[in-house]
Amino acid sequence: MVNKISQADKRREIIKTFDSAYPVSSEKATLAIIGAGAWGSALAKLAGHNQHEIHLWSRSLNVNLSEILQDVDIIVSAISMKGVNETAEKIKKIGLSEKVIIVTATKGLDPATRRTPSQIWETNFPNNSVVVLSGPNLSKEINDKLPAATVVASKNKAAATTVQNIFASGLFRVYSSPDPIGTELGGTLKNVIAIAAGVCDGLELGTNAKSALLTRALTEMIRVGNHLGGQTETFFGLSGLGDMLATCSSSLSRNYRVGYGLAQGKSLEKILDELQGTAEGVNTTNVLIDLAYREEIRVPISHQVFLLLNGKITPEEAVVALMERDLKAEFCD
Ligand SMILES: NC(=O)C1=CN([C@@H]2O[C@H](COP(=O)(O)OP(=O)(O)OC[C@H]3O[C@@H](n4cnc5c(N)ncnc54)[C@H](O)[C@@H]3O)[C@@H](O)[C@H]2O)C=CC1
Ligand SMILES: O=C(CO)COP(=O)(O)O
Repeated sequence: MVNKISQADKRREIIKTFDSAYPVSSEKATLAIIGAGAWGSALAKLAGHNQHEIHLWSRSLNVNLSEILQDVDIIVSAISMKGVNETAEKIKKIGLSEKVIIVTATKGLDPATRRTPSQIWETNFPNNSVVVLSGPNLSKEINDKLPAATVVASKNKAAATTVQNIFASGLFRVYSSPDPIGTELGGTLKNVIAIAAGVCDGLELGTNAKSALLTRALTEMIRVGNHLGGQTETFFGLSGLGDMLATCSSSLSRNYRVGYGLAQGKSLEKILDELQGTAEGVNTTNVLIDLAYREEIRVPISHQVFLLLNGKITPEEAVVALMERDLKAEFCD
């Protein structure tokens, strides 16, 4: 009898291989992971896989923050945007050695100041190295031990290399970059586009429409990113195009599910109620449109997402508005 290997068996074999994947570096560090939601927990697993000492902290865990910060080498912040300011200030009050590297994995923009998370950490800790970690990293797939890649970016090359070695394994391939702001904005801006992609799929507009949407969205992300200091090539990398492809094509993405739900006629309130975890794209859209208005940056797709999220238009009207814009050259300023 032919011994048939099922797809499920094959998948289990692959997962076993990655599960025993080696850490890239034998150096061990002590990490405080701040935020024990979906992403913080997945990052704790990745660092735990490489046998680092991990202290997980969140508002709801009964853990003393100042105690765990005593002897850490690295802080990894994986809290939602709405908690970043408050948490950075809390840690500032506790006090932090200048040797500690701060890694930020949040994808969002602060409504009050329109700053990125890394800018908030840098303002509070001007003498510490800040590293942005961002890429196509849906936490459910990471938890399922499927292979993934990410980017760590910092103005301080040595700090980026340290963080690269801490997280890298055969399970998680980590690239470094000298462009923290571009890396961070790729992950942040694509959340707005993931909402639009969810609408596109929810309305069953087809493959041509989705391809046009994502390609034009990348141009829009680069326009905003360049304006805010990010480098164009970063947006063609894992943290830009890579994360856009992941989030805009997977129902694992909360932002995609927001758009999909809106296309099905659900209210935003109901969608967010049903959604487990944070869909940062909702807040990011509002902050981005405020920023784009003040600084005169053209963001036609994000603008339609803004109108839709704020109940000013229907999903169908958003599509018509995008299709009926003035004709122009594909590449212009
Ligand atoms: N889940 C994912 O696949 C990925 C998420 N991210 C980003 O990571 C961030 C967190 O996402 P998730 O873990 O998925 O969200 P989540 O909703 O599962 O967890 C959010 C965490 O932030 C904490 N938090 C919220 N407000 C706070 C406050 N005021 N003070 C202190 N802590 C507060 C919560 O207690 C919780 O630990 C978001 O910016 C998200 O865009 C990035 C990559 C992947
Ligand atoms: O950023 C993510 C994957 O890289 C997670 O996307 P969502 O926040 O839309 O779930």
